[in-house]
Amino acid sequence: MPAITDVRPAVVIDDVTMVYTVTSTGSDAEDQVSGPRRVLRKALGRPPIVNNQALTDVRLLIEQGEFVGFIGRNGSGKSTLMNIVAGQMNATRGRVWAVDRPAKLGVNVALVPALSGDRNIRLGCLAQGMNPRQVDEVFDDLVEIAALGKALHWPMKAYSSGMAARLRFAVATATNPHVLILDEALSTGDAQFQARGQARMHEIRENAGCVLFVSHSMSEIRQLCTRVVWLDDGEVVMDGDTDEVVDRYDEYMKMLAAGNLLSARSYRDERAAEYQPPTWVGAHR
Ligand SMILES: Nc1ncnc2c1ncn2[C@@H]1O[C@H](COP(=O)(O)OP(=O)(O)OP(=O)(O)O)[C@@H](O)[C@H]1O
Repeated sequence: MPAITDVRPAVVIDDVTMVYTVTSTGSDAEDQVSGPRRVLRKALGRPPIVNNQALTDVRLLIEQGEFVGFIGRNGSGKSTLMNIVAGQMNATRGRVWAVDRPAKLGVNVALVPALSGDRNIRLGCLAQGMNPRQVDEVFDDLVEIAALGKALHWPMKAYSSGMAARLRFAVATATNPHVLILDEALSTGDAQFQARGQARMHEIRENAGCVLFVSHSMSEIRQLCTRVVWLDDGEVVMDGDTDEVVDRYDEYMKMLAAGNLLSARSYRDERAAEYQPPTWVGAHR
């Protein structure tokens, strides 16, 4: 493992743990609220509040120029981690540092449904701190990335979900963000958009940025990512070479699909036992 002084960190995820609290109507649910509040909730017939641990001590170092894929079953914690890195929610424990404010598709800029695509491109760029001259410089490129044809001049509310996704993608990448987070971002687009989107993401990475990319499409992950993190049950199971991690994950998913739950569990646990998190002086843990 390289020492932190040898690398150019873009994002440091320092032992992030996330515990959600949810109300549960399960008959065996034990209220995890304590003291008078618990008594009061019971008296009022309120359902128990239970903890749901979505991430456990996730520690990752992502360098500039990396294109990191995040894979894992439904509910493994991928979106929670992306939301924490994007600053959309606070971790229960642990910290995240990033060289620049991460841009998460669809979050940093609120587009206006009543406005046309071209107006939204301008507005979205201004909202991200660009000045009108900078917007003019990138406008044509963004129109090309969004590839909306005549719909560019229609109100956004008339767009299909794929068309809206293209527009959001174009606007989110306008500022050449240093840290770009894409959570299932290409999945609603067609093949043409996926190709343009992929080319744009490569450009961002080449400009010393990094991309954090969540997808259930293993072909997309294999095609795009320089490194892959496999999350399961909120923990990192593997982190490394794309093909190696995806091969192991595929194997695991095949075992689950075949109903070999015990073999799948021990296969996953063996991988997790082999995994070594990065270390640095002053780590949170
Ligand atoms: N707002 C929330 N409140 C309570 N629990 C939540 C909330 N959001 C997510 N969770 C829980 O956190 C865990 C991780 O969910 P998350 O959405 O991060 O997984 P994911 O890997 O992105 O899943 P998917 O592949 O289905 O998108 C799950 O157990 C989920 O139920």
